[in-house]
Amino acid sequence: MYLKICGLRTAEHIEVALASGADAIGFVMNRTSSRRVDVDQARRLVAVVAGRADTVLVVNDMPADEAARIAQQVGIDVVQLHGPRYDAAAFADALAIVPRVWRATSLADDPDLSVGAFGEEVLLLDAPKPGSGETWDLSALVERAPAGKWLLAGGLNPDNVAEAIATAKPWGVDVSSGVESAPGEKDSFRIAAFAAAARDA
Ligand SMILES: O=C(O)c1ccccc1N[C@@H]1O[C@H](COP(=O)(O)O)[C@@H](O)[C@H]1O
Repeated sequence: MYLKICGLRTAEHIEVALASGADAIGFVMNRTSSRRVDVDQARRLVAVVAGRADTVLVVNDMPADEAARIAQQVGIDVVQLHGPRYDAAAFADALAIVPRVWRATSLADDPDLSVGAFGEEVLLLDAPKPGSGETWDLSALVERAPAGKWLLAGGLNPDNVAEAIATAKPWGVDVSSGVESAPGEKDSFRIAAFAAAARDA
């Protein structure tokens, strides 16, 4: 089970996530997010990860080529383009600059669940409100889960991740709100508990 912990803003929490077995560390640059980091913070945090996991730049409100250029400058491995504003042309723009782009969408926004439809390496299925911690109905995935590399996200937490994995059978999981004590405040114990629950599922 591939594990992404998203919205990290401190070296301490990155170390906890890595020690817990995280495969990817996400940095959010969405302007309105409580987890937002700027370019300089992202550069410092990427240095903390130091190649021990994939680093992912999450954006939903900046042009795809701008996000890709930032990722390139900062040394982030993956650009996660989040939401319906990013069409096939936007993915092509990003892929012209960086080799690894992930497509994050929701069932409400985008019924195309084929991984790679826009050239993405990984498809991420999220709740309609990204980063909100709100759960969504996974039962639709029982019949039509994507094949291949896809991540389940949206409202996951240490208490529900095992059941979510059993229902949706994703390639990996992604969490942000569910490992926080308050919006934007990561919690080391919840990170470790989430990782253990996902691993044991
Ligand atoms: O975390 C955010 O603030 C955010 C903002 C804009 C787009 C995506 C965002 N986060 C993504 O949301 C899911 C996690 O959601 P949850 O908080 O666990 O319910 C994950 O894909 C993040 O990359």
